[in-house]
Amino acid sequence: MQMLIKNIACLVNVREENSLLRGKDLSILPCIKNAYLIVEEGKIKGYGEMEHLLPSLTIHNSQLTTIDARGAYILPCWCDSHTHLVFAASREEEFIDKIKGLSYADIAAKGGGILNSANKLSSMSEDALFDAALQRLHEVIALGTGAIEIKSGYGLSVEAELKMLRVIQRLKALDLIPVKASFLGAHAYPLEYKNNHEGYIKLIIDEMLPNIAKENLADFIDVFCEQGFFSAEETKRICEAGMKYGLRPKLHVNQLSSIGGIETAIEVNAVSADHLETMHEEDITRLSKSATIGTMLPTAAYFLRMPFPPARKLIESGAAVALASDYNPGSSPSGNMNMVVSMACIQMRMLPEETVNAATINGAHAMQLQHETGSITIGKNANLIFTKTIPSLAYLMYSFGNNLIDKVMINGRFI
Ligand SMILES: N=CN[C@@H](CCC(=O)O)C(=O)O
Ligand SMILES: [Zn+2]
Repeated sequence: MQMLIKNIACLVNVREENSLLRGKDLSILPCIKNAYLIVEEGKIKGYGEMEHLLPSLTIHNSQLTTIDARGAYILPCWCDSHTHLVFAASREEEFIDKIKGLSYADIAAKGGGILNSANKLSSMSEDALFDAALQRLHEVIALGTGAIEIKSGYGLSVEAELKMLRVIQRLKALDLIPVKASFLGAHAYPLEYKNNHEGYIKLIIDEMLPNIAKENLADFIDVFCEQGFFSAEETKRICEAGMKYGLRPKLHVNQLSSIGGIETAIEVNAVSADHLETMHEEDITRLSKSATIGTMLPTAAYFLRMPFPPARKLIESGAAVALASDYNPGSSPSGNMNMVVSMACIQMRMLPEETVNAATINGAHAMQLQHETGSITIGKNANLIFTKTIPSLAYLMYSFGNNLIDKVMINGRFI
């Protein structure tokens, strides 16, 4: 079955190849104005300018469904490469604590934060977790997310980490959108290992990882490399153990402090180094010269009232950057990528074109999904955002918080 989508005001991010974008290239967003798009079996089959649409395609073709986009912009769906979508409960009590002046580190020190989420998750059944996560997944798809990475890390025991990863595997198996799983056992030290860090690292390496590998539950390994959490050396050891099972690192670094996370990410050839709120000049230079993608999470910086990542400096030094939501109950209780791109323009001075590239093709790279999704490219999945009538691409980011999505198409079908 073929579908012709005609009268597209602007077809955004049309590419013949899938290169990772860095530096100046991030501002180049190839678009076709007044375009058509052909979708077949859920995949992009062709595109072009309306004036070049061959009449032979439409005449006497009973297999063809025609959709009039009526002047909508069409973008590839957002590729959200950093989320903690599986969690047991919200944490608005900590939100109030933060309003009253406690910091993220203060809350963690008094047993809140990640340990609070782990506590809530331990008593929740796999089915209940799955149902809650599936609802969130449907919600973010309706907001235009067409591929997603999801982390474990609120388990912090063999049993609970496996439970989280099995939930992610079940979400993946539904085939709604591409899903990648990251094992984040090293998210925090559980209370019983407070004075025995070595014991917890051993548990990760000797028990969690072999079980995860046996059931093929993860694609990436993640570590929260941060003061009071995992040191750069510990991060390296855990990554190397994961790499033995074929898991490539994707790391939390430089959120609250700069303790060697960037060097470690580069050393272990991490797909991405994520957060980057606290970056020294040498961190920026190192990351920019490396193959590791710098993934920035503006809604987390906003929610925690932290400095935003130095997007301009990174881009101007030639870095490959991505944008993601960090959807989680503690630092970004929103998976709305439309808000992420707006905030990146408003607070991080990224150009609208740069934010689209960072949140689509580069986000796909940050999940190693660049051959499947992230641009309007023949053979990629037809996961598409149809906008309401907008005067320009920049209007999407400018008109922050307003819902400018008319429809979302996943694998060639409107949801
Ligand atoms: N910073 C570490 N992990 C999450 C937050 C986890 C939480 O607070 O529950 C993040 O990416 O922001
Ligand atoms: Zn995170």
